[in-house]
Amino acid sequence: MAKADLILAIDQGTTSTRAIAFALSGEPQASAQKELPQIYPDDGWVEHDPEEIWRATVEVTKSVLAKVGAARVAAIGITNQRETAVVWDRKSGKPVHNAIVWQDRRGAPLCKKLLADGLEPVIQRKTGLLIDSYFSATKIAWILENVAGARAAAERGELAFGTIDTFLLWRLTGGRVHATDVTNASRTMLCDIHRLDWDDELLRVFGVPRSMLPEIRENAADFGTTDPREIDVALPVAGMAGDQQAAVIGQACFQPGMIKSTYGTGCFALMNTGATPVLSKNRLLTTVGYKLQGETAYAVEGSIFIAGAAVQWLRDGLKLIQQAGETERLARSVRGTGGVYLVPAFTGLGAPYWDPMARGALLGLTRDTGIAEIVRAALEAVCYQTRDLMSAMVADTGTEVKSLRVDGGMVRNDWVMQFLSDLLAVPIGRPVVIETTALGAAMAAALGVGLLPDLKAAAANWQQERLFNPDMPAEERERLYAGWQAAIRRIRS
Ligand SMILES: Nc1ncnc2c1ncn2[C@@H]1O[C@H](COP(=O)(O)OP(=O)(O)O)[C@@H](O)[C@H]1O
Ligand SMILES: O=P(O)(O)OC[C@H](O)CO
Repeated sequence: MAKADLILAIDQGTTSTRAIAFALSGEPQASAQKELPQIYPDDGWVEHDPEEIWRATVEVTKSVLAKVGAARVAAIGITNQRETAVVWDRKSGKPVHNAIVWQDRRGAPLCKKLLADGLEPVIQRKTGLLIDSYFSATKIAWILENVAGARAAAERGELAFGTIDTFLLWRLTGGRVHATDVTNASRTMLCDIHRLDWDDELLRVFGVPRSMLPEIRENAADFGTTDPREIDVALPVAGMAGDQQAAVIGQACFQPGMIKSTYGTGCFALMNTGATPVLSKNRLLTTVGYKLQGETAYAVEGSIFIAGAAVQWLRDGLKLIQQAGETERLARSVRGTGGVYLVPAFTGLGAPYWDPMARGALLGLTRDTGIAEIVRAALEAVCYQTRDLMSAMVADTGTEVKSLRVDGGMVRNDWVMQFLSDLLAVPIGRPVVIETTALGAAMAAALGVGLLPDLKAAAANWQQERLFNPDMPAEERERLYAGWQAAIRRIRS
């Protein structure tokens, strides 16, 4: 029989569902991917069909198992879009409503009320989060209030809640395991991140019965075994983490002060702050980075809603380009934007501004402004926003940023990487594997089944593909950034 030397990671993201089989060295061996349709039922509402997510997960998982041979797979790791909420009937396993996605703003009126009631300090102290409809709690509350019979069924203990990790685990194990991990739990706004347990006061505030909630486990743990009726094979699920925290693991940011920044549709930067949570004074989030082998590491996180999505807008909205990759040549074709700034606040501004009413703007246009300048301004905006986050992180932690490890689809763009390094005045390390989210889930699962002995062994797998070093005079850097700050002031609501 073949040796079980691979780990299969399921990466259920906002726009796609992927499965990737990794060798213990961290090298991807096979993968499969399926796009996920987005459902927009109303202004500011975003949903996913949980059955569609499930079908896609089964399809990509089976496809990768067939490619590598199921006997070679030792364990499964799950990573997922965070905060997105699913509520289902425990008996039938059927969701009572579509999944309400992290981007969905329907919880905003409840958030407004909680803010008016002065609850932000206690919520921030317990959960590390700021009151915003981004997190799961208001989404669960909405389902219980608006789906006929849901509240009563929940009170009778008949309904279960889960973020996508939990929903997939429930289905994969044939309804036997209802569990989540510390990182996903930390994004619900119901979890006390100091005790790593659900908090009764918050459950009362949001009207969520404790019986709905999954058990919280470490990132590398026994999450049960898959039911062969679901994916044709019984395999241990041994790792689980929300996608941004999985990237922290995949980037081996195991030391305090280390930062990873992921550039996909949005951008999420996390700095490891070690065993003690640092409560932000600069409107960053405090979150669980990971809990592995009994050790908890906390992180401060900055979330930018639009990064690669600005490039998609250039392509699909403005039709200035045909492919994302063209932006690199266009940005290089001009010496600068000529004072043009694009602020892509299409759905408001995320960290550190948290201004949901702000909207985007293209500023500083002249007769010389052409497509290249606008494209370059869109790429620069991602870097300026990263600098906003880094400044807030330094102010919160007192830790100087020494370097940044990057991943996500946008980091293929060498021009962006160089500009980022220039603007932050720090080296930017791009790893060989830029699918670090899936890699992190695989590493957690490998630790979970003992194929990797410890974090040191996991960290040894991280390999740098290229280092971008700063190469811009300080005066130019500060002049460009001051222009960005002025642009931000112009668009604040
Ligand atoms: N060469 C490139 N230059 C700039 N942006 C890019 C490039 N390649 C991909 N992107 C952007 O990266 C994003 C895709 O990254 P990915 O990590 O797959 O996103 P997600 O997981 O959020 O769906 C898209 O928004 C795309 O526009
Ligand atoms: O699915 P992604 O990669 O866009 O990530 C979504 C984040 O987890 C939301 O917090």
